[in-house]
Amino acid sequence: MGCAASAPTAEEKEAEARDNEIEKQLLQEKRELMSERTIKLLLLGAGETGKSTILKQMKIIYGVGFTPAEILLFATTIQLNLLQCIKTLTMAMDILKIPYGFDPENPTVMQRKHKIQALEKELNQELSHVMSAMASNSPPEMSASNLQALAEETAGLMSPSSSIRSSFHLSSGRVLQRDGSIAKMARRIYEEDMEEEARQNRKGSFELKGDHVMKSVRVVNSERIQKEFGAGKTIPPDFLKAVEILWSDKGVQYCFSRSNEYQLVECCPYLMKNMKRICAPGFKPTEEDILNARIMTTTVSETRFIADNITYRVFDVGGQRSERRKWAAFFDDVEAIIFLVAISSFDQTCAEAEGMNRMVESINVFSSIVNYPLFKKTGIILFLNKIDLFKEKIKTSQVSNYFPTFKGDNTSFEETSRFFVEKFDSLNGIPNKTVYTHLTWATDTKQITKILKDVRACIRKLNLESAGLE
Ligand SMILES: Nc1nc2c(ncn2[C@@H]2O[C@H](COP(=O)(O)OP(=O)(O)OP(=O)(O)O)[C@@H](O)[C@H]2O)c(=O)[nH]1
Ligand SMILES: [Mg+2]
Repeated sequence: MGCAASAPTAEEKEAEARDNEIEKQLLQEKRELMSERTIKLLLLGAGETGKSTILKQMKIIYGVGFTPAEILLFATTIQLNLLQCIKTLTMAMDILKIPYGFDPENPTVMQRKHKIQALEKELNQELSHVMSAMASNSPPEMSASNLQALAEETAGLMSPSSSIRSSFHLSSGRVLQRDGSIAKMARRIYEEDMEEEARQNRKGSFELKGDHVMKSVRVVNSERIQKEFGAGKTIPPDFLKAVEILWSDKGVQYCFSRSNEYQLVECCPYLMKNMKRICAPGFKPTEEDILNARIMTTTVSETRFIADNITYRVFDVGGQRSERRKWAAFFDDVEAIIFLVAISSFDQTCAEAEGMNRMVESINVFSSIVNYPLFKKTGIILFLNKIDLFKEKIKTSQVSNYFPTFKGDNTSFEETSRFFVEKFDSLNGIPNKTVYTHLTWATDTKQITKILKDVRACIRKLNLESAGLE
C-alpha cells in the first residue's frame, strides 16, 4: 500500500507563492538588465547584394538620418552613377554588337525571327536525323547538300533588308525579351553597318553616322563631360539631352534588356527615370535617391541606433572578393548576422570574377558563414533581396537555364523564390540551428520597416534564449 502525499498546508502554499513572486521579480530584473544591452549585428553578403542599402534604411527608420556632408556626397554619387550608366550602355552596344535604332519588335524583324527559328528547328531535326542514320548505317533521306542549302537559307535570313533598316525609329521602349536569334540579327546589322562605314570612309565621306544619336554617344563619352561632374559643378545641358536621346533609342533599350550579360549598376532605370531632376543645378537627393545610389563599400563602418531600449551596433562591410578578407576582424561577440543575397542575380556574373555566377558566389559565401564554428550560437537572418527586380526578371529569364535542378514553373514567383529559399536552407549543417529567411526589397522603406520589426523581435528572442531567459 503506498502512502498518499499530504496536501500542502496554508503556510507552505504561501511560501511557494512568495518564491514564485521572487523568481518572477528576478526574471523581470534580468530582462531589464538585458534591455540595457548592446547587440552587435553584422551585415554580410557578396558584392552588390544590398547591405549598405539596408544600413541606409536603418538610418532612415531609426532616426539616425544623414549629415549634410553625406547628402552632398550622395548628390555627386548619383550624378556619377548616371554618367557611369550611360557610358556602360554605349560600351555594351559595341561589345554585344547592337546597332543604334535596332528594334527587335519591328514586324519585319519579328517575321524573320520566326522564320529563322523554324529553319533552325528544321535544321536541328535534319541533323539529328542524319546522325542517327549514320549511326545505323542506312542512307539519310536528306543529303549533305540539302542540309547546306537549309543552313544557307537560315544565314541569308539574318541579313536585313533595307526596309527593316529604314523603318528603325526612336521612341521610348520597354524591356524586351532576350532572344538568341534576335541577338544574331542585331550583330549582323551591326557588322554590315561597320563595313559600310569603313567603305564610305575610304571614299573620303565625312561621318556616315553623323546623326544625333552618334553625336550623343560622343558627348557622353567625351573627356570634357567627365570633368563637369563633381561637388558644386553644374552638369552641361548637352549631357542631359544626349542621355535623353540615347535612353529613348530602341537599340539601347534592347541592350538594356540584355544587361545580365555585362556589368550595369542596378539603379540604371531609376536614374534614367529621374535624369532631369538629377542633372538640374543644385540637385538635392531625396531619401529614395539615396537608397538607389550605388557606392561600393571599401571600409568597414559601424553605425549605432537604439530600438526597444537596445543599442544596436551595426557593421557594414564590403562584399566583393577583395573586401572579404577584412570580415574576420569583426567576428567576435556577434549576436546576429543579416546575410544578404540578391535573388535577382541568378542570371548574372560577378563583377570581380567574370564567368562566376553571382548566385553561386552567394551560395558559397553563405555556406561558409552559416557553418562557421564561431557562429554556432549566432542568429542568422537571411534576406533574399531585390525581389522587385527578380519579379520583373523571371518574365524573360528562366531560372532553370541557370539552375537545371529547378523543375517548377519558371514564371511563378512563388515557385522560383521557394526554390532559392530551400536551396539556402539546405546549406545549414548545424543541428538545431534555424535560419530565418525573408524575401526583401531593400529600396522600399515601407517593406523594410515591417521586416526590420520582425528581425528585431527575432534577435531579442534569440538573445533571451541564449541568456537562458526563455
Ligand atoms: N531595385 C532594387 N535595387 C536594390 C535593392 N537592394 C539594393 N539595390 C541597389 O543595388 C545597388 C547595390 O546595393 P548596395 O547596398 O550598395 O550593395 P552592397 O551589398 O552594399 O555592395 P558592396 O558594398 O559592394 O558589398 C544599389 O544601387 C542599390 O540601390 C532592391 O531590393 N531593389
Ligand atoms: Mg556596401
